[in-house]
Amino acid sequence: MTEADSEKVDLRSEIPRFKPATPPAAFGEFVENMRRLQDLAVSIDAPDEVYAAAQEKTAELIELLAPFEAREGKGPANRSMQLPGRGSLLMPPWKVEKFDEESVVATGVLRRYHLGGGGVAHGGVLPLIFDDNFGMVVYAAKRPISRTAYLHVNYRKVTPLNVPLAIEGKVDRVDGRKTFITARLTEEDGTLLADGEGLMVQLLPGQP
Ligand SMILES: CCCCCCCCCCCCCCCC(=O)SCCNC(=O)CCNC(=O)[C@H](O)C(C)(C)COP(=O)(O)OP(=O)(O)OC[C@H]1O[C@@H](n2cnc3c(N)ncnc32)[C@H](O)[C@@H]1OP(=O)(O)O
Repeated sequence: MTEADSEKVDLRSEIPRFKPATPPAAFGEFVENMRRLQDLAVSIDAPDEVYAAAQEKTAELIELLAPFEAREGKGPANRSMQLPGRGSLLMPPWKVEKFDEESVVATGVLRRYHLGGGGVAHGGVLPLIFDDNFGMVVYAAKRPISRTAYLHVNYRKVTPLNVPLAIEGKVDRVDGRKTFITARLTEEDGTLLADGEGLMVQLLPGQP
């Protein structure tokens, strides 16, 4: 493998080596534009010539960006703690409001991209939010690097789009390598939408 190759995509986990990034100035707005594009891609009803024009522009964008594809942990996406969703398009654009040993709180809205059906959030988006919170709780509580062994979500009410939401997660108990975490997803007025419990298991040396 050449030195250039080592900068390319590498699917090995970066969790044990998580290093926050300071993103280039234009990165945050670029990510927000990409989020807007995601919202539009799942919601527009346009004539064929509009899709054809959009296809040409997206092909240009791909040509611009593809030469800079880098391995995990190198680019600013997913590591920019100051940006919504850490600058990762996979994550809903939520901001971390509290990150300490007591709990981790993140707030934000779900948007059109996260629609399931009937005007409310897709149920699959919620475990993503809980899992990410659990991962941060493990870090914030200074527990060893761990992976999710199980994750249980109770859907108490449908989760609305474009409404301020908050998730708060905390360590419930510790048993050797096991960290049990609980979290609650609420609306601004405290209305409970979902609660969850997860088991994070400390990785042993050599475990990916
Ligand atoms: C400034 C800094 C900011 C930092 C800011 C950080 C930001 C960064 C945020 C990142 C946020 C993303 C966080 C995502 C975290 C994932 O989502 S990780 C991806 C999803 N998870 C996976 O892929 C895990 C796949 N599974 C595995 O790798 C392995 O099964 C595990 C979980 C490591 C456990 O395997 P193992 O080491 O062989 O464990 P094993 O010896 O079988 O079990 C250990 C104990 O756990 C129990 N256990 C294991 N699995 C289970 C289960 N499913 N149910 C019940 N008990 C279980 C066992 O019974 C055993 O209990 P004891 O006998 O000790 O009492």
